[in-house]
Amino acid sequence: MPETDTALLKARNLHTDFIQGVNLEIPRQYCLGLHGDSGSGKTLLLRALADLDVNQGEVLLEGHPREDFSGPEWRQRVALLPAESHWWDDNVGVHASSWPMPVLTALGFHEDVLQWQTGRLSSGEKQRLALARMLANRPRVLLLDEPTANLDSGNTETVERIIGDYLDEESAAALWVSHDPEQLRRVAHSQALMRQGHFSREEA
Ligand SMILES: Nc1ncnc2c1ncn2[C@@H]1O[C@H](COP(=O)(O)OP(=O)(O)OP(=O)(O)O)[C@@H](O)[C@H]1O
Repeated sequence: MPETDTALLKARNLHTDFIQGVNLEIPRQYCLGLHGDSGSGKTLLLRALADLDVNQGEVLLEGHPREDFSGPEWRQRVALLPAESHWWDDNVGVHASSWPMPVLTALGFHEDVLQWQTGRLSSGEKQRLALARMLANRPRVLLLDEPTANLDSGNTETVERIIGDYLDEESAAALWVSHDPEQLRRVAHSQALMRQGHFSREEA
């Protein structure tokens, strides 16, 4: 993809102990798929972009360097959906100040889910609720680490649709990690590969 100033997210020579000099850009309304063997560094790349691990290099959001943002501000805009979501309170509802009810409904929940105890959540319920919680913050960039790994095919289809609609409606961007080539063909505009910490774009 040609370099443009319209990229929503841009990284230059992003590196960590494991990740090797990653250059990438993702435009608005665009999903970049990311695949690669287990242990190749996909999660570590997402964590570096979210500034959750020690890393070096330049990362810009809509032309603004991440140093212009506090850590929480950056992660609200460049949001990571981890493979295993973290729930720090017994009550589901307290994990967001304003849950997007249409998203919860589309994901198959009724309003009473906000009164549920987190201890009762199945892995698939956690994964869907973590998506709703992330979208509640209206992020500009979604860093998605196997967002449907725990879901049946019906819920997988729903999640793919919700994320696609979100990218279109909010002019947002996504980096979507998946081990399922069929899924990446469905959701991603183009793909990239991680191999032993090295990132490379593939032809669209
Ligand atoms: N906190 C850590 N400390 C040391 N090594 C780590 C840490 N986190 C990850 N690693 C190692 O870095 C490498 C890349 O891990 P990463 O989780 O990014 O892989 P991945 O591509 O996401 O794999 P998978 O597809 O299995 O989720 C692995 O060898 C892993 O063991």
